[in-house]
This record gives sequence, C-alpha cells and structure tokens, in this order.
Amino acid sequence: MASVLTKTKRRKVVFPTKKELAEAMAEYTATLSAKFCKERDYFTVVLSGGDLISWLSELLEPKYLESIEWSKWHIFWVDERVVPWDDKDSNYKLAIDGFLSKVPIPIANIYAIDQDCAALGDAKGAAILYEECIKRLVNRNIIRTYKSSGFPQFDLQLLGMGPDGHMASLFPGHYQINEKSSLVTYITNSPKLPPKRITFTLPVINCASYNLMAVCDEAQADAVAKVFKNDLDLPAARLTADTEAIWYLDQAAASKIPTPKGRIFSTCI
Ligand SMILES: O=C1O[C@H](COP(=O)(O)O)[C@@H](O)[C@H](O)[C@H]1O
Repeated sequence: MASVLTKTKRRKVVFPTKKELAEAMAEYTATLSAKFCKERDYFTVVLSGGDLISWLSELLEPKYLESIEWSKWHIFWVDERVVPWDDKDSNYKLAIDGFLSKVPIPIANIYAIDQDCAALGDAKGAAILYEECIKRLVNRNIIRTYKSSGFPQFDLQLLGMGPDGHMASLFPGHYQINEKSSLVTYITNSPKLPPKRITFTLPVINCASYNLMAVCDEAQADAVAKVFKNDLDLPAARLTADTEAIWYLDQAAASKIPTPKGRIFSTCI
C-alpha cells in the first residue's frame, strides 16, 4: 500500500469545562453516527485509551442511548497496550468497563487486540494479527478504503494526547512515527508504561474521515501550545484527517495558546 498524507487543516474549539467538552464530543459522535449509519449502514469508530473513555459516558444519556443505532457500530483501538485483557492497563478493559458494556453494540463488532498475544506479551504478533483483522474487514466492506490508496478509512477516531505530545502509541523521537507502509506497528520500549504496545501508523490515523482529539488539563498545555505552533517533533502535531481534524480542548489545556482577548470559545485554523 502506498503511503498517504492528507492535508486537512487543524481546527480547535475551547470549552470552559471538561463536562462541556464531553457533552460536545457526545453530540459530535452522535451526529456522525447518524450520518454514516444512514449513508452506509455501518459506523466505524476508533477509540484510544486514557481520559477519553470517561468523557464518552455522556453517550449513556437517554437521548443518545435510545436514538443511536448501536448495532451498526464497529469498534477498534488506535493503540493498545500488550497486556492481558483483564489488566488494569488494558485500553480494551478500560473501554469495556467504562462504556462498551453499557451500550448494545454486538460483541462481534468489537475488535480487540488478539487475546493470546496480549496475554503472552507478544507485541509483534499482536500487531500482525490486528493488521490482518483490519484487512479482512476492508475486504468485507465494513471498513472503507481511502480513495485509491488501499489504506483503511475509519469514519471517526476519538483520540487523546499525552503531555509529551504522543498520540496513539506514537511517541516523540521513536521511529514508529515514520512508518509509511504498515497499517499497525508495535513498540517494546514505550517511554510511558507499559512498554509493549501496538498502534495504528500515522498514514492510517490521518486517512480517517473525522479525527477528534480531546485534551484537558494544564499538564498538557505546553504540548498543546507546541502543536498549535506546528512543532512536528510532537506526533500529535502531525494529525490531519480526510474531512476534519478537530481539537476539543478545555481552558486549562488551551491556556498557553495565544488567543484574541475577550473570547471564551475560540475556533481557529
Ligand atoms: O498511553 C496512552 O496515552 C494517550 C493519552 O492518554 P491521556 O490519559 O493523557 O488522555 C492515549 O490517547 C492512548 O490511547 C494511551 O494508550
């Protein structure tokens, strides 16, 4: 598969509180769910780990729980820690406990890291099997492909960023950020524990139709400011999308980005 870089501009919305950010993220997700379920009968959603999962609980409000066509959702992970499924560090466990067990998405539509590789700590094997899983779903037309490139195109990815500017398990200064041909790669010396992880590669991440990056708290403010100064040493600064790459920030996370005076909500390109 040839590598692809899309060029959608980065946009941000700053919310006064985390709660308002979470509400907007739920509304954004529900709107896209309606669009894609209507257009193609499937909605492919990619989750990350971290704080994001707790914010997703806004989707458990009755207005969403009752209206979303959950049976059409297909769930993937942008990155996963290579630990047993029931380990406290597992992104799968985090999402199951905090969100997926509370919505009627068919279990067959939830595509976790291979259970045996996870239990054995086999990062390379897990990456190979996850890539094969994605390719099978492309062949079944559950996942679309990006134009003529053959790269998978997910409908919506919900992403987070660490204080060092990592997104998914693509870390600053680590070679995985430069991978151009694989769909899924792995790392065995992640600077953030646990050390073994698998991750979508940048071309896959940037092929998604919609990428929503949600970041809260002051600990991330320096990294957010660097992203908005286009410091490409930070993997998160390389985030684009086919249709929209949008950053949802709370005021603390956005506090070091210079903004015009007197605006609480700001949107900039
Ligand atoms: O390790 C990880 O960190 C990032 C960021 O997490 P956050 O708690 O700072 O939001 C997360 O997006 C990624 O999926 C996870 O594996």
